[in-house]
Amino acid sequence: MVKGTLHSLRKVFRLDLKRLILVLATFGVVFTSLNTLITSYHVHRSAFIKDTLHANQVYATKLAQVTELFLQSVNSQLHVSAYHISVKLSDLTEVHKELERLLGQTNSFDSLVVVDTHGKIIAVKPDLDVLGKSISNNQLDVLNTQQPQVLEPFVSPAGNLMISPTYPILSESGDYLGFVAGGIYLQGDTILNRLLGRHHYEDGSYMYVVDKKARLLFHVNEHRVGELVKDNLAIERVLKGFTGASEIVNSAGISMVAGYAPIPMTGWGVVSQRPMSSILDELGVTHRAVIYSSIPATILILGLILIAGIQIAKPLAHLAKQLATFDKTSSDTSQIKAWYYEAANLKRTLLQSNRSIKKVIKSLDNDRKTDQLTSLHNRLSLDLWLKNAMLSKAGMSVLAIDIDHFKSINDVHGHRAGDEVLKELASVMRGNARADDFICRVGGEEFLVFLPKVSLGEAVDAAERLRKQVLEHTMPKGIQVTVSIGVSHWLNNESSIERAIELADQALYRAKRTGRNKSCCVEPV
Ligand SMILES: Nc1nc2c(ncn2[C@@H]2O[C@H](COP(=O)(O)OP(=O)(O)OP(=O)(O)O)[C@@H](O)[C@H]2O)c(=O)[nH]1
Repeated sequence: MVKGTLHSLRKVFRLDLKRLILVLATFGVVFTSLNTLITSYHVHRSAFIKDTLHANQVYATKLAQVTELFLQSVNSQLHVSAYHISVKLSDLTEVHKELERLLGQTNSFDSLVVVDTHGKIIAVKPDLDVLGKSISNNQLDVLNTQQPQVLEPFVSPAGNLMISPTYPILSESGDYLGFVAGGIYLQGDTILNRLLGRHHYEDGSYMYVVDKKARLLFHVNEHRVGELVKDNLAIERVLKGFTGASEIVNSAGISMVAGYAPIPMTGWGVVSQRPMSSILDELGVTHRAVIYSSIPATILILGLILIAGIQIAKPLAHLAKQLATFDKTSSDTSQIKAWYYEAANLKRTLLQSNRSIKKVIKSLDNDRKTDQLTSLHNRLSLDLWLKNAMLSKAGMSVLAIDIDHFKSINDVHGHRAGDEVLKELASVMRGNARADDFICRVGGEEFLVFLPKVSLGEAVDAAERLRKQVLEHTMPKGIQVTVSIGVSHWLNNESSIERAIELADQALYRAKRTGRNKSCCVEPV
C-alpha cells in the first residue's frame, strides 16, 4: 500500500517541463517580489528615519531661535522698565504704575516684582501676597552678579512653578539699586505654552525645553515640567551646546528619533522628537500600499510567464510523446507547431531520424525474411506468407525443387561455384515465375515454389517448363545442372498446407528415385 501511495505521489509530482516552468516561474516571481519588497522596506525605513531626523533638527533649531527671540524681547522690555523704575524708585506708587504698564502692554509676563539690594520685594504686580517678603536664598546670587539673567525654575510663594528673567536697576550714576523680575509661569495657559505648544502633532511628535541642569521647562505633558531628566543622549548633547539629530532611547525606555538645538543665551536646550514606533507605523502603511499596488503586476507577470512556459513546453511535450510512439504516429509529428528555433530543430531531427530508423528497420526486416545467397524468401518469410495465404479461400499448387547431384558440383567445381549455381538457378526461377508466385529457399539446394490459384495440371506444366529451362540453361563456369520437382496441390479446405508440402516432398523423392531430372505429382489434398 505504501509502495502504491508512493507511486501515485511520484505520478502527481512528476517534474515535467510544464511543472518545472510553473515551479521556477512562481519561485522566481515570488522571490523577486519579496526581495524587492524587503529591499524597498529597508530603503524606505532609512529614508523615513533620515527625513525625520532632519525635520526634528530643523524644528528644534527653529524653536530654539523662537525661544531665544522671546527671551531677548523679554530682556528688552525689562531693560526699559528698569530704566523707568530707577528714576522713580523713591515713589513706590510710580513704581507700581510702571509695573502695571508693562504688565498691561505685553503678555510676556504673568507677574512682575521689584527687588531691592537686600533681596526684599518692594513692588509687585498683580497684587500678590509677596510684598515685603525676601527672595529665597538660592536666588540671592542675582544681587551679587548684578547682571541680567533668568532665575532657575522655582515655586513662587503663590504656589506657581515659574522662571523669572531679571534686569538690574542702576541709578544715573551707575549704582546698583536692585532688579526688576518678570515671572513666567511654566504650567497652565502660559506664554511658553502658546509659543511652543503648537508643535505637537498627531503622529506622536512633540518637543520639550530643558534648562542647563536638564530640568524640564516646557513639556507636552505639563505634569513633567520641573522634572530633572537623566540618561537622555539628546539632552546630554544639547546641554553641551551641540545642534544635531540622532536615534535615542528616552528616559522611559522608548526609541525616539530626536533633533536638538541649544539656546545660547540661557544655556537651555530644545529637543524635538518622534517615537520610532510611529515612524514604523507610517512606514507600514506606505509599504502595505506598495504591496497592494504591486499585486496585479506580479500576477500579470506570473501569468505571462506561465503562458509563455506552457507554449514553450507544448511542442517539446508533443515531440517527446511522438518519440515514444514514433512508429505509429510519425505522420502526426509534422502537425506539431514547433514555433521556436530549438523546437523546430528538434522536430526536423525527429522527422529525419524517424525516416532513417524506419528505413533501417524495413531493411533489417527484409534481411530477416530473405535468403542472403539467392535473395529469395527464407523460411521465416514463408511462414508469414502462408499465414496470409491460408486466409484467402483460394487453393494453390506447391513445387518442391531439388538440384540433382549438387554435391558432385561442389566437389568438382568448388563450393563457391556451387553458390553461383544456386544464385543462377534462383534467377531462372524468378524469370519463370508470375507476380503472385512465392519462391523460397528452404535448404541447401532445396526450394519450394507456391503457385496461388493454379491447378495441379497447370502446376505440372509449370514444373516441366522450369525443369526444361534449367536443363537448357548454362550455369556459371559452363556447369550444367538438372532439377527434380515434386508437385502437389492444396485445395485450401480442412487439410493443412503442411500436408501439401509433405506430399510435394514425397513426389520429389519419387522423381529422384526414378531417375532425377523429372517432375512427379500427387493427387490434390
Ligand atoms: N555450394 C553450396 N553447397 C551447398 C549449400 N548448401 C548445401 N550444399 C551442399 O549441397 C549438397 C547436397 O548433397 P546431397 O544432399 O547429398 O544431395 P545431392 O548431391 O544433390 O544428391 P541428390 O539430391 O540425391 O541428387 C551437399 O554437399 C551440401 O554441402 C550452399 O549454400 N552452397
